[in-house]
Amino acid sequence: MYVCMYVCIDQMVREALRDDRKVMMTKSSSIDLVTQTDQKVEQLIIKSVKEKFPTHRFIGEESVAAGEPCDLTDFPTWIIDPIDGTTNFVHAFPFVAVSIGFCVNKQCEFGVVYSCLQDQMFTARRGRGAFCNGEPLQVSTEEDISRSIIATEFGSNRETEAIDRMFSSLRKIVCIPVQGVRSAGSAAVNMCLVASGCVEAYYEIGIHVWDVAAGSLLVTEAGGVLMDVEGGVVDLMSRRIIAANNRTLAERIVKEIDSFSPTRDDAPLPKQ
Ligand SMILES: O=P([O-])([O-])O[C@@H]1[C@H](O)[C@H](O)[C@@H](O)[C@H](O)[C@H]1O
Ligand SMILES: [Mg+2]
Ligand SMILES: [Mg+2]
Repeated sequence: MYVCMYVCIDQMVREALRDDRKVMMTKSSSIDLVTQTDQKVEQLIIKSVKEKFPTHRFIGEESVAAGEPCDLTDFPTWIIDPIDGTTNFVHAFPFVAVSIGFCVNKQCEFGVVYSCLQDQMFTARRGRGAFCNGEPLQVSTEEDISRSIIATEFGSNRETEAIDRMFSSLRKIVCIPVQGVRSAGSAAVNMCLVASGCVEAYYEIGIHVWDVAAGSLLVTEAGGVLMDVEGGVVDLMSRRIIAANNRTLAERIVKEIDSFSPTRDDAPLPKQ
């Protein structure tokens, strides 16, 4: 099932990148884009998994956008971001990933991120390590933020207060100074970069559970840590995350972040 699904998705994304990168609609804001490929890839994944595991549940980005609930219960649940980096996809900017996390009892059991244009398959299983195309991954051993590269993103929220806070945090981090700041345009790819040891840490406020479910396990299985932006335990529904190579760096980033709390992914839908 997995090989067949991988071949179909790979072909679907590559063909669409060549022939059809049109924006079909927007979601939370005018720059929160959806294409037909986002929907087609998600449907393919859900259909393939359902055939094999009819009782399992799903949290899929595009299904939630269409009104499905975003509840993470103790039931086996597949958390799917069919295209992480849709804006990249639309512009053919070459970081486009498919992200699938699988949780039981609210704990991630395995995570897969496929970075389509790099043809890199990142996989992690709880307690069994993280890999890229079968090669083991290890986070960076750097303890000093001033010798680090930090990844972050502005996401698709353009409300003035949120932007002010994001700029303020970023300004403080840049001025530490860090050696560099990077944005891959895909939360999942940023987390794979942390797991691979290429960047020391990634933080973002505004991501969703489907952006980071698989990446979270990749980071921890590669030896890294997850932390909330205020320093507590990360909550995948809270839309805030720091994924770092170690606690020292994560705690250092916490000190510089002007935090805020977007509406949670599992917040009840507003009454019509
Ligand atoms: O919409 P999408 O392309 O699946 O996911 C987005 C990307 O991961 C982006 O890098 C991040 O900044 C946003 O917060 C995500 O929502
Ligand atoms: Mg995403
Ligand atoms: Mg997406």
